[in-house]
Amino acid sequence: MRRSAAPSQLQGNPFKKPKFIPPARSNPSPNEEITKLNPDIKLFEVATNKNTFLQSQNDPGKCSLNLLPTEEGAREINHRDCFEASSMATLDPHHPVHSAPKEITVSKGQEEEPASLVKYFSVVWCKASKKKHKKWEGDAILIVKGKSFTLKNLDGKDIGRGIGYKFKELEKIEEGQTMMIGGKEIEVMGVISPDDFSSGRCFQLGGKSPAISSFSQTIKKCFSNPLKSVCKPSSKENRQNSFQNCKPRHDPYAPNSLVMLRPDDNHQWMFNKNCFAIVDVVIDPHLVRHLRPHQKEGIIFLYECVMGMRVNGRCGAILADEMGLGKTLQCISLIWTLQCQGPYGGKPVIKKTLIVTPGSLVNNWRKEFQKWLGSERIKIFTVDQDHKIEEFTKSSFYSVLIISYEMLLRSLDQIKNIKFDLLICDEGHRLKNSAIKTTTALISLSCEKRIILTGTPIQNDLQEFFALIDFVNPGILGSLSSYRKIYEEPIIISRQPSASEEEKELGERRAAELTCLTGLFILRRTQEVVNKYLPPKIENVVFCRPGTLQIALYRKLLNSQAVRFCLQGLLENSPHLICIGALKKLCNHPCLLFSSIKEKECSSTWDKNEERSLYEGLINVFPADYNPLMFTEEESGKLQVLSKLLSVIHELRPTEKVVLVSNYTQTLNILQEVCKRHGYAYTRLDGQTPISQRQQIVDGFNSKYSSDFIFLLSSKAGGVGLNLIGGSHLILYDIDWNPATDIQAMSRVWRDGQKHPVHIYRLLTTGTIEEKIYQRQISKQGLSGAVVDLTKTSEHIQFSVEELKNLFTLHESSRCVTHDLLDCECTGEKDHTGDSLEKFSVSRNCQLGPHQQKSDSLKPLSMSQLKQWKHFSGDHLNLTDPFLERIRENVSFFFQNITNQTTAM
Ligand SMILES: Nc1ncnc2c1ncn2[C@@H]1O[C@H](COP(=O)(O)OP(=O)(O)OP(=O)(O)O)[C@@H](O)[C@H]1O
Ligand SMILES: [Mg+2]
Repeated sequence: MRRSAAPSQLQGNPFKKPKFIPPARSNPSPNEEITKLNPDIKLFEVATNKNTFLQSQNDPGKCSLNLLPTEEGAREINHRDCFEASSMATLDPHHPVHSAPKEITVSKGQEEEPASLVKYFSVVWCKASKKKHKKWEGDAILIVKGKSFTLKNLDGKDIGRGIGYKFKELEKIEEGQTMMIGGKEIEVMGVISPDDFSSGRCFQLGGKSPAISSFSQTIKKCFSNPLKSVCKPSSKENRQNSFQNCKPRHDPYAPNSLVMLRPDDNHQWMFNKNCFAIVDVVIDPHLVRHLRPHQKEGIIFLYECVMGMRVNGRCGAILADEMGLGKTLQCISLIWTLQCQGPYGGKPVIKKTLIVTPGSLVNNWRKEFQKWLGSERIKIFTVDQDHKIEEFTKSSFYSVLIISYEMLLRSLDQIKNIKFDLLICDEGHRLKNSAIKTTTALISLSCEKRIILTGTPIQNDLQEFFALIDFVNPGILGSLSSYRKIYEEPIIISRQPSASEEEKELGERRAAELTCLTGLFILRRTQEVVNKYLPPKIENVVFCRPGTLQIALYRKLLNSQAVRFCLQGLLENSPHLICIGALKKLCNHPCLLFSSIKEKECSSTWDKNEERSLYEGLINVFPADYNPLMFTEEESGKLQVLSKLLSVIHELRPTEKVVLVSNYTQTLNILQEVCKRHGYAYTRLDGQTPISQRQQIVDGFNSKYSSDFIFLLSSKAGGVGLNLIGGSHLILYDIDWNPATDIQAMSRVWRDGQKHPVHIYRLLTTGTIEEKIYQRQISKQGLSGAVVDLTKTSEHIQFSVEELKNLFTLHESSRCVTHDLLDCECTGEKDHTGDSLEKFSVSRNCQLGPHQQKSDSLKPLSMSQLKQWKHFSGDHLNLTDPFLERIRENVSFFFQNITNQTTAM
């Protein structure tokens, strides 16, 4: 029988051989190695490994698949392999004797079945036939449980099942045996440990996953070529020789120098065919002196990823640090290093880099390059209306091209003709959908060193997770269909309440394995790493009393036919969204509602429109001579609070500035009008602001010479990635269903470079839909699923009639419905902080499970956390905060939390 057809037969089935778990990185870190040479020198501060991925890579038991064996490791395997293989052949009395296949007979039920015994085998299979020369059709996993068996292919799909087999025969299955089972002929290649099955590793080792296949190839290479061609420059003697030949660009022995890991023997074997001397790659000290410890760690990580030192033959990375941690600086340091240096003979690793970023950040990237490297060291080309890509193509002067995603699509053909060695996708979360044009365009670029930068957690949705992983390291998780079978399905099943213990265990193991596999090239640090460099942050949730006109209109809206029909489930076409929209407008200001009604009345579809049943009679609630242009602050509770807040900030902190955020252009118009009325200088950035002007507006505001007091920002239009550190007060005027939008906006000011304590005010109208949206943000319902995602809007939210009833209720007598829901015993008369957190379970928003749980400041606040905040009613007598003191008259309740508290406020 020919056996060469099955993939495992082509590469050697690891399960047939004694299993080898390659030692994880045994390569000494340059730190260790160089410190050994001179123990007095502390070269760089590698941060203590707080990251699970860093821990896992040091623990071969945790993740054993991804790294190349070192020379010693390889030798050890070779030796052990030969020894064990030969001992098996000669000494093992159970060593299989090949015999003709026999069909296992179906039992008649007379044998006892021990239910708990499950065995796993790696097998090759083919359809049953009488032909002499058979060809194995594929690898498979045979799972035998009592009298039944399942045969799964390496994509995790069931390809055979049987029940009622003679237990004794199934029990006797052993390596080398061939047999007929469920109409298929199989040969048992080896036994799989339950651990390898539950982790999913056996599917990869079968030979399908490219990551692993290249791994096994490497092992084979190591066996057949015991590193003959590898130069040995990492020995002390050789290193000294190589230094004579080729010196590192910066002194690796200088104090505080940041030195990259030297390539190990396998890396050299693969990438240093010419046997160049090994040269230390040292980060430019000019940059190092600015770097925070987490940034140094990040640069080491990025370097190792793109050099293919972490995962064999894979050069992708995802840097998912929370917002504001300086992902830009880490990338700039990497580009500058790779462009000037390399470990082999000092030869630069890259020539050209492509940075793709949202349009509003193109100039920010240019500025950051200039800020950290000046304008002489590196030549940057940014594509815009005046600077066409042809200029970059024609000139060899520039090494970095910065382009927006939109422009990339337009100039894809030209870009494809340029050889880029490094691709960086900023705010790369948008590539989570592999079907969209941007993703397919970027995938089509041949560059294999790919980095995704994102501030958003990426494990919330397992399919999106796959898309991002597959973009940076194509094929590493196999095909989408096998990924689904092996990881996604078991993980999702295990999270369902009905999951059996077995399913739960399997799901957890698969999740752990997936984390381990991908954790080698994903790095995420939370805001906490920079908190200590930042000034205090005082966050306030302010519940504003609605104005009289607002209450009257709110009641009328809730009594409208449209709302009643919604609650009876009688209307089609999601009219609840129109009702919600009207209530939200009313909360911002009644004049917005007035304008909407007038506009709709004039439209030709008014008669057929559902809005008619919502707005009917509403206009009569407004004063007869109501003019929306002459709106007053008293008509809106929030606007009154805002106006007082601006005035007290202006008075008490005349040199500080305010970022004022709304999600609606019309609301921004009102806020702009308020600025004008009070004579506050302002600047504005919304969806209509041309991309070319955005950075200029941001720079103007951040400049200490600017006279602007207020930055009006539409968070959805331009919030992502902006640095607005010129402002130290941020007011969120309205609330979005998606907590991510609000969190994004809030992160604009409390970030590196901020000099003043930061005050954040979230304004909510008491008892209204705004409180309900807030509650949804912080409740389990809001937290579950992938909420921290800017693409999720209210249209994606499904409401039950019960939920709609709750949404469409006005709580007129409560000072704070949210506080009522917290089950807190205080009456709001005094400062109060709630019970300990343990009483409440904090929701998980990561599909990969609890081992992924880290404190994540991007996670929306939970109810239990909110209860921990200081809270008090507006009537509370001794308010120590002078800003809150000024607005208390219009406020029914406050929640306040201070991070990094010092004495100064
Ligand atoms: N080591 C540092 N020292 C001082 N300022 C720094 C340092 N690192 C970064 N910054 C500044 O911090 C700000 C935030 O950095 P950056 O824009 O790179 O954050 P980010 O991680 O990309 O965040 P986002 O996810 O919001 O885009 C920038 O103004 C940057 O210049
Ligand atoms: Mg950024």
